This record gives sequence, C-alpha cells and structure tokens, in this order.
Amino acid sequence: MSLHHALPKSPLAEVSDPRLVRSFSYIGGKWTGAASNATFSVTNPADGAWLGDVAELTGADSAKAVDAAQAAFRSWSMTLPQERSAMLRKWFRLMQENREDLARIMVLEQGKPLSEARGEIDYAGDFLEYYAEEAKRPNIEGVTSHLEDAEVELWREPVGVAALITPWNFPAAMLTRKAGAALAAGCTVVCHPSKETPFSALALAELAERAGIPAGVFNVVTGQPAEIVEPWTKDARVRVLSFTGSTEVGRLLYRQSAETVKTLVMELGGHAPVIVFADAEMDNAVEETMKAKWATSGQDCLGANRIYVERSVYDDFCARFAEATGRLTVGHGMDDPDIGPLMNAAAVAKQKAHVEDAVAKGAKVLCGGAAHELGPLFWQPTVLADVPEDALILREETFGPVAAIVPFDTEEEVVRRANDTEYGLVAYLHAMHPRRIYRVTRALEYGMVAVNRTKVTGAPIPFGGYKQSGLGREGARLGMEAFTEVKYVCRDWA
Ligand SMILES: NC(=O)c1ccc[n+]([C@@H]2O[C@H](COP(=O)([O-])OP(=O)(O)OC[C@H]3O[C@@H](n4cnc5c(N)ncnc54)[C@H](O)[C@@H]3O)[C@@H](O)[C@H]2O)c1
Repeated sequence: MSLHHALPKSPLAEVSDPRLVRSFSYIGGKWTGAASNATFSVTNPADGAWLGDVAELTGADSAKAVDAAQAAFRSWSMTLPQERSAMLRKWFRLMQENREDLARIMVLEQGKPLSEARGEIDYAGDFLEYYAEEAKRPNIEGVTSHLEDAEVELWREPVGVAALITPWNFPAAMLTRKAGAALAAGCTVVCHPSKETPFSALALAELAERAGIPAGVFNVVTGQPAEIVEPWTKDARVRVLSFTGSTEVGRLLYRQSAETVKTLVMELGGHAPVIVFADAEMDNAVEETMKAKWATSGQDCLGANRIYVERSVYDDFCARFAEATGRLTVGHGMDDPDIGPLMNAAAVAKQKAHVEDAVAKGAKVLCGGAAHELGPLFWQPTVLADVPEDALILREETFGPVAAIVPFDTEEEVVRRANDTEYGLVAYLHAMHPRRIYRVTRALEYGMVAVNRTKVTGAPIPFGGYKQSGLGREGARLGMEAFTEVKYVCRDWA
C-alpha cells in the first residue's frame, strides 16, 4: 500500500509517481507493517507539516529481515556477476528516470535545497553505476603463489548478510554507497534509515524491486533505531555492520558488536579544519571555503568547522567571507535557497550554545548570530571571528550554519591546532608553495585532504577518516573489501 492512497493530504502526494511514496518497511520482497501496527510520524523540518506515518517495527520484526536476507544469500552470492551488475545498473537507471521525484521526497523530509537534493540523487546513483561495473570483475585473482606442487589462488567471497545503518543528512547517497558495494560483492543487506528521513530509503527500495533485485536481497526496516539495530549487532548471521552517523552511536555499536566479532565499517563525525596560508589564491580560497562550510546547511560530516587563516591575510579573508555569507539566501528547500532548515530542535540548540559560548569567550560576530525568523528550525548563517582556542565550536562538531575563523602565525602552530581533535575525516588546505603543501599534507592526520579545492568525494574515491572519525573505507574498489572474505585455495595438480 502506498502512502499516497492512504494519506492523500501529505505534500508527498504531489510527487509524479505516487508509488514511490511508501510507508511500510520492505522485508523479503514484501511491504510490511509492524506486527503491532505501530507507526511514527515524519514531518517537514521547514514548516513542521506532517508528511506521513511510517511503520514502526520492533526487534522481532528486525530479526525477520535477517531471516529473509540469510535465506536469499546463497542464491544471490551464486548469481553470475553479469546478472548482479545488470540489476545494479537498472537500479541506477531507474534513479535517473525518477530523479525529480526522489529529490522532492528528500527535500520534503530532510529540508535541503532542491538543487542540493538533485545533486545528491546524482551522486547516490553514481555509486550504483560504479559498483555495477565492479560487480563484473573476477573474484578470483588467479595464481598468486605456489606451495610445493600446489598452485595457490586468492578468492574473494561475499561474507553473508550485511547491516547498513544510515543518517538523515544524506539519506540516499549513504545508502547506495553501502548497498552498491555490498550487493556487488554478493552480500544481501538489511538497512535501517534514520527515523527523520525514511521516505528516501523506501523510495529506493521501490526502485530496487522494479530493477528486479530478488526478494530478501535488499531489505529496509523502519522504526526505533536502538530496537532494530541492537538485535543485528548481536546476531551472528550479520557478518558486517556498516554505520554512518555520530561517533557516539558508532562507539555504542562497536561495543554491542564485540560478541559476534563482525567486520565493522564506521563513517563517523568530522571536525574539518580549513587552513588558508597567505600565499593562497584568495578568491579561490574564499569561494571554496564557502562551499565547504555551507553545503547541506552545514549539516555535513565534511563541513568546515574551523577556519584558520594566516594573520597577514586574516582581515581580508574575514571581510570577504562575511560579505559572501551575508548574501546567502535562507528558505524552504523547495524554493531552492542556499541554506535550508536544520534537522531538529537539538541541532538549533547546538548552534545557539556554540555561538553564545564563543561570544562569551571573546569572539566577534561578523554576520548572523541568532535564530532565523522563518521558523523554529532555521538559524542565520553566522560568521564568528577571533574565536578563542577553548571555545566549544573549536572543540566539537557544530553540524550547522556557524563558521569559526581563527588567525594563526606559523605552519607548525596551525598543523598542531588542526590535528588537536579526536576527529580526522577531512582537512582543506589553501596554499601555493609546493613544498609547504607537501609538508602540511603529510602532517595532517586526516583520511582526506583537499588542496585548493573542496570536493573530495565521488564513487571511485575511497572515503573515510583517521582516529575517531571511523574505521575502514567506503567508495571505490576498497569499499567492497569489508563485504568480502579472502579464501586461499591450494590446488594440487600433481
Ligand atoms: N563520516 C561520514 O561519512 C558521515 C556522513 C554523514 C554523517 N556523519 C555523521 O553523522 C552524524 C549526524 O547524523 P545523525 O544525527 O543521524 O547521527 P546518529 O548517530 O544519531 O544516527 C545515525 C544513524 O544511527 C541510528 N541510531 C541512532 N541511535 C542509535 C542507537 N542507539 N542504536 C542504533 N542505531 C542508532 C539512527 O537511526 C541513524 O540511522 C554527524 O556526527 C556526522 O558527522 C558522518
């Protein structure tokens, strides 16, 4: 049953293909409600409008999803690589064909500007297209060695059922990045999308079904995260758990998974530094830092949280950055502004706390600095300068539209300050001198370093962090490793 027929008053009913709007979980190829009939409501963060009620499944239901994925595993893992590839490619094409509907569903539940949502659908589709190609590559690496008379081959085999847990800030791309790699490797999956943004994941399940992905191979379970995910962490049949979200929840899942010794992939928090040296090309540094700060309204694990600028160009950078920020438009995602609403009240409270704390400790507000009149989940794009080292915003992820700018004097000092965090996902560096770029890039304890640019992600590029930003890598061929076991086969021809 689609939400469209059941609840025609939702703004979601306006998408051109109402069958994409699903309110039930997808388990074993069936749209499934909770045994208790429980549901939870999803609302638009821009205006609080009710979007729909979605099935709230329990722990018992989530075990059924693993049953379905386990039952489908043998057959899926033995499917010819070309067939898996064709289904992933069809899923990708269906995403392209339904791009506008998928983007609009995302804007309504997540709040991001329409053009960013369209960009995310393209980015999400890229992973399916990329892994459709990877699925075709042989999983036997020929003779890798000899042991006496035997030839030794390396086989990569799918590990079994994988649990995929995704956040609300990129509700389509985080799912396809994981699912594309897992399905290409021959695993079956159980997915849990964030309660804030289940409709995007359910629309992808509808398209997976249309792409011919067999029942039980791709399952989506909606509901309370702790109730659904904890049983998966304890279930020995779940061989991989791939999580994107906060470091706090990542630590919890790490502990819960210890008993069943499963493979963990964790994409956790970030606290990205931007470092602008005086020799940087200033127009480019400002323009790229604008992108690094304001995309997804600042709710991005790659978002620039700390902007360190060499003192001789500090005033110039601050003036230009604040001026450009002052021109940003704020509004409802469907009106395609630069900045949309935040996801929830806790996110707004964090912006307020970080701004008040920094100001109390001596920071200057160059623009914004308060809630936005548009509604309870809007915050003005804010630029703080002269932010002192002990301010909360320099210590923890802000995850919203507040930028902190800090002057520095030496290369050694700025590298020390940039690395002085538990996180290590991405760092942005703006400089021209090649030796300096080399030295600083080497010294930065980050999984990704962007030099004189912002974009570091894409399907063929490994994504992931150092330290407590995570474990393992997603994207690229490397992103399939967690979903495969290595088996050495010694064949005696004698
Ligand atoms: N490194 C990356 O690739 C990346 C990408 C996007 C977001 N993030 C991080 O995600 C965070 C923001 O997302 P969020 O607020 O949705 O994070 P979150 O940790 O609260 O939630 C992420 C997912 O975990 C689930 N979850 C929440 N509590 C759980 C529990 N007790 N047991 C099991 N599952 C649980 C949620 O339902 C959601 O699906 C930020 O810290 C951000 O940096 C990281």
